[in-house]
Amino acid sequence: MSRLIVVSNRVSMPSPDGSQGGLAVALQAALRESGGLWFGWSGREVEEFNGSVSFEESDGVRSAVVDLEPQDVEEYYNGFANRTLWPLFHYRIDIAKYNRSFGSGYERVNKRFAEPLHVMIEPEDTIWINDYHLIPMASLLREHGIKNKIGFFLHTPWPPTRLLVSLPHHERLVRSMFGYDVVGFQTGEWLESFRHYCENELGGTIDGDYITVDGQRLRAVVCPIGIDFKNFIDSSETDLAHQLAERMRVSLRQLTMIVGVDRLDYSKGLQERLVSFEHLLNAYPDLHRSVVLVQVAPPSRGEVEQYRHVREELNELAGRINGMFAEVDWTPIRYVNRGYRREELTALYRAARVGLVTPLRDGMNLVAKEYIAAQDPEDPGVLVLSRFAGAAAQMQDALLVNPYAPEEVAEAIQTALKMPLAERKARFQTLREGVEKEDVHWWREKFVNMIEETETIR
Ligand SMILES: O=P(O)(O)OC[C@H]1O[C@H](O[C@H]2O[C@H](CO)[C@@H](O)[C@H](O)[C@H]2O)[C@H](O)[C@@H](O)[C@@H]1O
Ligand SMILES: O=c1ccn([C@@H]2O[C@H](COP(=O)(O)OP(=O)(O)O)[C@@H](O)[C@H]2O)c(=O)[nH]1
Repeated sequence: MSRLIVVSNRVSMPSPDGSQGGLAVALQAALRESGGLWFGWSGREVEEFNGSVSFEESDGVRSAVVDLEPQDVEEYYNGFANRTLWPLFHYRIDIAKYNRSFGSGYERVNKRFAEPLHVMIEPEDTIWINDYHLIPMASLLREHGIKNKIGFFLHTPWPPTRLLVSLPHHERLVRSMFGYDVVGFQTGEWLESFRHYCENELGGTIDGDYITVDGQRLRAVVCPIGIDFKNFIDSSETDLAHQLAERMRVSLRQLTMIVGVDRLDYSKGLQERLVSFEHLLNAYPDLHRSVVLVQVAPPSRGEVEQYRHVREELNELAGRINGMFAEVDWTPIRYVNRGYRREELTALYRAARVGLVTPLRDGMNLVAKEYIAAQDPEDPGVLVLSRFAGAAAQMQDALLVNPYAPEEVAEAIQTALKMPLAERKARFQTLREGVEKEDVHWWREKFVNMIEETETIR
């Protein structure tokens, strides 16, 4: 087996509160198993970039990281990645911002990564680039003479062509992807959009998995990410998990819990979710003093204004709904603005009769899979899942909802709350089999095999 070099913007450094994004959790698990090297940003800012690479080893994973300057972080991460591409890739062209400095910062940082990276690559290495922060990486490595197989996996959705064309220089960005041998997407829907763009905007031709544009060919595939199922189950057996389970048991008493766990991001549909819960309380007064929504929402990307707005709106909304329905001995929404460790999340998920996962658009959504993995097989909860999450393609036995329709979501929650044990078990069984089988190791093996077996024409 050749050495694997994984590249992503963020190299997993657990945050002080112990929480981590889904991508970091998944790649860490993949690398722990295969050895190899993880390359990316250290997460640190330095006044002047001196080109040095720091090597670290943590939890069985070797990493090589570089620092960035404040201007890099502003233009590349907060700018082009999270003000331009993230909203666009989540179909939100209404809030996508572009200015030239973002584009040039994005190119500069990609070059900064490519410089030390190309020197580390040995002829037999397989290279795996991740996500929208690093789209041009393969073409930059090719400019340095790298001939190795290179795969790219996009963790977010790929937008429909009619939205993507609103991005200045969209052609240049997508053409740069033809430096890859394999490009992977979470679902068939995103893959279809990519193929459509290549055919219609770049004059590409399609032959099976292969897309050719101006003599350059790549293989475009679907390969949905999973969770580290076994490790997740093990986390539920730790002291931390047992302690929180006990705290929840005491604090819930007779209350039935509904849980949401999301980075505080407008794509997660948090405002719509709280409004749906408000509809539920209006429609079913008998639920007053008997249900509680626990919404965990650790702040994310706080330098970007849309993220600050969504935080303000949620504070306001949670306060208004609680103010309207609360009683001296009952608060309907427990809105928590901090992150929890995975061990603790297992306890929260298991304590909840309903897992509420209602993003407006999401590449995958690993929380949906974690919720299922954490359930008690003898008395499982019910997953209410947005049809617009990538996870919906694999999790058809969840109660699928349109997150923009609060009445529909409220009805689905009510159905979940009332669902007989036999139906809960039947749905859970199928969902759990899928989550266990198509886990993060399955995902890594499948994607790396595809990179390695794909015939290159370089
Ligand atoms: O690194 P951040 O800016 O703090 O953001 C965290 C990650 O968010 C996004 O996650 C995506 O990947 C998940 C795993 O494939 C997927 O389940 C989810 O639907 C996506 O939104 C982002 O794409 C990552 O690059 C970030 O690290
Ligand atoms: O307080 C928190 C909230 C979230 N997460 C983890 O963050 C990941 C979120 O991944 P997902 O794919 O759902 O969405 P993303 O944040 O990557 O868009 C999941 O593994 C969660 O367990 C966490 O560790 N602590």
